[in-house]
Amino acid sequence: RFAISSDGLLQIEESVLASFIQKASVLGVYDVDKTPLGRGKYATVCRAVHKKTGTSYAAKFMKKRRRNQDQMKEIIHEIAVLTECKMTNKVIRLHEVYESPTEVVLILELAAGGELQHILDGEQCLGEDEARKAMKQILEGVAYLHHKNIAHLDLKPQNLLLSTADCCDEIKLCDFGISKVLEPGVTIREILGTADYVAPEVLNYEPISLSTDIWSIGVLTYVILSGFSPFGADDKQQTYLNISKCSLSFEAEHFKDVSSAAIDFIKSTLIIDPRKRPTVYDLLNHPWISLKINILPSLSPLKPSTQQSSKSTPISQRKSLSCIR
Ligand SMILES: Cc1cnc(Nc2ccc(CC#N)cc2)nc1Nc1cc(C2CC2)[nH]n1
Repeated sequence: RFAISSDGLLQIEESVLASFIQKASVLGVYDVDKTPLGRGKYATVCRAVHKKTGTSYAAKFMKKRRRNQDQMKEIIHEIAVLTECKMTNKVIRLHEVYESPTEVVLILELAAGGELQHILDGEQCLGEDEARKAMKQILEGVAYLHHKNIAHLDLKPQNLLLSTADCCDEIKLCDFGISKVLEPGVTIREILGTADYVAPEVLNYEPISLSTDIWSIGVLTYVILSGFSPFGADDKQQTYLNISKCSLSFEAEHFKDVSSAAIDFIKSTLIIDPRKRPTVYDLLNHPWISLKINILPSLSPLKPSTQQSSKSTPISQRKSLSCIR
């Protein structure tokens, strides 16, 4: 549907783009909160209430020019990626687009629960059941992107939003500001992403791929299960060194309640050679994620002869022992 530029950005024809953009001014249609919800690198996000319907959204204000450079290509790319992802509920939905002389405003679905990072602040981590439930949804969202050859390239707890505070029942991906469409045969190398989550190939300025997201998924899983960052250090240079050496350890005190299946899941993704990492589909089939727990086979008195096939209780329906350990 959209053309792809040589640097992996989706392009929308001017006339088609014009059909996306509302004529009115965003402030005429929405009441926008003064205090922002958060700031991306080059955007400010505020809660915005539609005046007529009272429905709440998140308004993302994006400068058309940053450091005296035109950003319309990047903004159009983000609109196009969000449009490509409108059929999945694992990605924050784009509702409308407004334009002023200096800004483009994306009216996005509001995830009232805020960032997953918020739960992790103060060294909290998720119990293993909550972590598995969260990771399964994140993998489903990333699988949707990878199926379209879109690499997110900035997967981290700040870009994972919860519909309800302190609850991992509904998690959505957001912020496609540095995502790329990776066409077969087209090589893209760009230094991007957030220090703790960035893959070795990015640091070595080698080609990036969908596997670059798999590395970040491994770091993310380590963080939400332990509350600690696997390669984190006091300064970025040391963090980068830890990443390129893949110096990885699972300290007993941080992982004492974590299953070996979960640790195997993490280890399988944190591999230096991107070609040796599993795909997102492999990860969805990993025993830790697709865990079929055989509750003790219930001996049904009605059928003394045959062992009732113990239906495994879907994770999502099992009461999690504790949302926050
Ligand atoms: C309650 C809330 C609290 N904090 C943030 N922080 C945040 C996270 C990522 C980005 C980076 C981006 N994009 C900007 C702000 N977003 C919230 N809800 C959102 C935020 C959104 C859309 C994604 C903006 N919907 N619901």
